[in-house]
Order: sequence, then C-alpha cells, then structure tokens
Amino acid sequence: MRFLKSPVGISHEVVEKIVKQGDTVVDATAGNGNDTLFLAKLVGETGKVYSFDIQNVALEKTKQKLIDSNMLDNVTLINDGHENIDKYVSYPVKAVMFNLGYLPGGDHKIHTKPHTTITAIEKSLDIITKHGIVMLVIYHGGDSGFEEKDEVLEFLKGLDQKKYSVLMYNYINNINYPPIAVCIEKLKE
Ligand SMILES: C[S@@+](CC[C@H](N)C(=O)[O-])C[C@H]1O[C@@H](n2cnc3c(N)ncnc32)[C@H](O)[C@@H]1O
Repeated sequence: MRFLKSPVGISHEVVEKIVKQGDTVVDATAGNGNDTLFLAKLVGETGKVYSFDIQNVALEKTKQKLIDSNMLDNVTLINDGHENIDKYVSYPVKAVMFNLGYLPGGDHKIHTKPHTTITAIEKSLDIITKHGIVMLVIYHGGDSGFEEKDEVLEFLKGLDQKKYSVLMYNYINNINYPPIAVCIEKLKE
C-alpha cells in the first residue's frame, strides 16, 4: 500500500485529526457528497454539518448518499453559494472543507470561481475556532481551474502569519496537474 495519500486522502487525514464528535463543520462544495458523508460520520449524532452547493443535482446526490448511510439527520443541505456562508453558519465552526472545480460527471462549465471562493474562505476564517481549519483541495487540470488556483494561492500567501498557518501539499514531480491540498490553521481568535 502506498504511504503518501492522494490530495483528497491527505485532506481527510488532516480533518480527521481536528474534528471530533459533537463539532460543527461545513462542506463548502457538496458535489457528489463524499466529503459531506465523511464529515457527518466524524461529528456523529451530536454534531452538525452544513453542506453547500449551487447545483441542485449535487445536493440530490449528496442527500441520497446520506440517506443510504442513515446519516441525513445532522446535515443541513443548502442550495446557495458558499460565498454566502455567513447567512447560514456562525462561530464556532471546527472545520470548513472546499473541494474546488466542477462536479465530477457533471457540467464542466459550472465550477468554482476565484472571487466567490476567496470571499468564502475569508468568511470561513471568521467563523472557525482557534486551531480550527479551512481545508482546500484545488483542482486545476484539463479545461478549468488554472486561474482559480493562481488567485487563491496568491490570496493565501498574503494571510498574516501571526494569525494563520498555511501549509500546501503539492506533488511536484507529477506532470498531470495533480490537485493541491492546502490547510489553513487559525492561530488567534
Ligand atoms: C469538485 S466538486 C465537489 C466534490 C465533492 N466535495 C465530493 O465529495 O464529491 C465542486 C462542487 O462545487 C460546486 N460549486 C461551484 N461553485 C460553488 C459555489 N459558489 N458555492 C458552492 N458550491 C459551488 C459545484 O457545483 C460542484 O458540485
């Protein structure tokens, strides 16, 4: 078995270390529901998951995945952009996960965009607790995502190091535009 995980695997490993039963967490990009289900299991019956997507088809897939695992009860599915996260979710949140790009198996023209992603990250940083995290997996290969990757990384580089630690996980010898995982830890309230 390979020791180094995929960027999504790495994002799950990091989130697993931080999130406990009873926590409130957010999936900012529900998509096919894999991260929402992962988070619902981590926080358990006493916790709460808010899951956003602008596409109804994504939320329907996510809902079905949760029903199949009997995990729908503690999840609120929100058909709105994550840039409006502050309308639905408030402090204290332990972790916010973003899986950028388009819905796998869906319309490639509908994908996350730099401006709304950065707004959503800024708002997420306001509502997470001290030592809470924002976890990103940034897709930038094929037909989309290059501009978003560059703008998001530029924004992250500018975060005050006294307030946030930002760690990037990047496979530098892979020529096929592997996704990049980034973890932001909040150091101060
Ligand atoms: C790569 S997919 C997410 C995959 C998902 N995490 C999973 O486990 O299957 C990205 C999703 O982000 C959604 N999206 C795009 N812009 C958005 C926005 N502004 N707010 C919320 N979701 C958005 C897309 O509709 C798409 O379903």
